[in-house]
Amino acid sequence: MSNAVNDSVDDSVDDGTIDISRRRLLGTVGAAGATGLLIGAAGGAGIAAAGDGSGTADASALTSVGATEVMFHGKHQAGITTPLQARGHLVAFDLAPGAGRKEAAALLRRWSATAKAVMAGRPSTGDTGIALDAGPSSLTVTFGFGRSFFDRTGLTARRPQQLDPLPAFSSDALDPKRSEGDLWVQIGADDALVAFHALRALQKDADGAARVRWQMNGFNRSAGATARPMTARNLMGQVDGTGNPKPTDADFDRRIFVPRGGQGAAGAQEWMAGGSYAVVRRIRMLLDDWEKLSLEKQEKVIGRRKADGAPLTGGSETTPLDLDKFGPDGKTVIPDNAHSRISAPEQNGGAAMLRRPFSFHDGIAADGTPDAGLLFVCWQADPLRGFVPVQRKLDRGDALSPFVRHEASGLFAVPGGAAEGEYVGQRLLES
Ligand SMILES: C=CC1=C(C)c2cc3[nH]c(cc4nc(cc5[nH]c(cc1n2)c(C)c5CCC(=O)O)C(CCC(=O)O)=C4C)c(C)c3C=C
Ligand SMILES: [Fe+2]
Repeated sequence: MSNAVNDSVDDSVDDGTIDISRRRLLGTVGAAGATGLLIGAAGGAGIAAAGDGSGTADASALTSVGATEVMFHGKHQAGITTPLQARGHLVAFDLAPGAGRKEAAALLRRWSATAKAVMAGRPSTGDTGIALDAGPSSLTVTFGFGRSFFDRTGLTARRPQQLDPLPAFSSDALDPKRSEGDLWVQIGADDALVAFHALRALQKDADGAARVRWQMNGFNRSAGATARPMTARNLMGQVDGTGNPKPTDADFDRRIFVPRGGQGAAGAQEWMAGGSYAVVRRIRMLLDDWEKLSLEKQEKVIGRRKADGAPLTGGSETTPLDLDKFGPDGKTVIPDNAHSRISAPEQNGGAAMLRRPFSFHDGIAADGTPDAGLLFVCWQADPLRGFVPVQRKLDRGDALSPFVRHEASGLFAVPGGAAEGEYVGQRLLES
């Protein structure tokens, strides 16, 4: 059994598969719920078992997790609007000394062939056998170019202005060795062995052409862990992803993907049409401090209830925030420095981004506290109209700031999806 999911919703016909992919988009539906919906629409019987709250997973539900396949080819690369997966690897590579445009093109060609094979559940060249027995498991592989790539390959003139360095923020504590990089690969899958298998295959492909600069490993909730589809939770216990732009929003594409032709923004490049910009931040959570706060104070930091993500001004998770509501104490119910208020698009001239993070936990740090937090990945057509204005504002007075630390950062140009017979980045590297 194979459930095909195509990320290129724009070009698609209105068949069941595409309808599923639209409803399965991240943000309101985490990995667990996503699978239930997919089975429900495509396979029928599985949904009852996955969603009856009994906690008993039947064989069809388990099989469907492995069987879900995300298409490699499409208008956009996979892994941007794909529902959150349970396991993720973020890896940056630097080109090897002496490697230039020719070697980079050959590498992207190899990487694309490997990504296409493993995303379909097929073996890669020189396969290691790690993913034997497993299906595609919603595996996605997404490739991006960092600012330094363009100088290394003689392509400086083709570098989009959107890759200009992010401004420094006062709360940054960035480690340059774990930041940026010539190339970036995001791997996500609902099975840890499938994700690791893809990682090994891509690392082997890179041999001689590029070296790993940094690697970060993350996770989200596993498919089937919750009784019904739910927005993800982060390691602070908050429902995280509610305010994400929805693909059904009229301006979703304009906000998230670079348009074809007449791109408006200065310095934009045609080879980026259908692409997006990824801002990656390793954000450590100061969990010992956070967990000392009362529930009431934690909720005021975000402006939403912890249990269900509903705004403090009432309603359910999807009820809009009432930013003008005052309490009996004469103060706004959603505090002026609440994270949800400060990051809301209406407070930032409409600036919006699609947040698609993984949690991380790398053990206990030297100071004895958990080295855990959020591998924050957000997607936008232009970082200057997404991440930058919002982070500027958060940097000036977010109630969450005392409980988080930005430790690494990367900005990557992620080109559009490859057409059949093409490799990712070909329009940059061969024209
Ligand atoms: C610059 C962008 C953002 C960073 C960095 C960031 C870090 C961060 N956020 C949470 C937890 C939550 N964020 C929530 C909402 C939210 N956050 C951002 C942006 C950044 N967050 C935006 C644009 C929004 C949506 C605002 C809106 O449209 O209303 C929420 C509330 C639920 C939700 O909407 O997702 C939580 C919870 C953490 C823990 C964190 C760093 C570790
Ligand atoms: Fe946030």
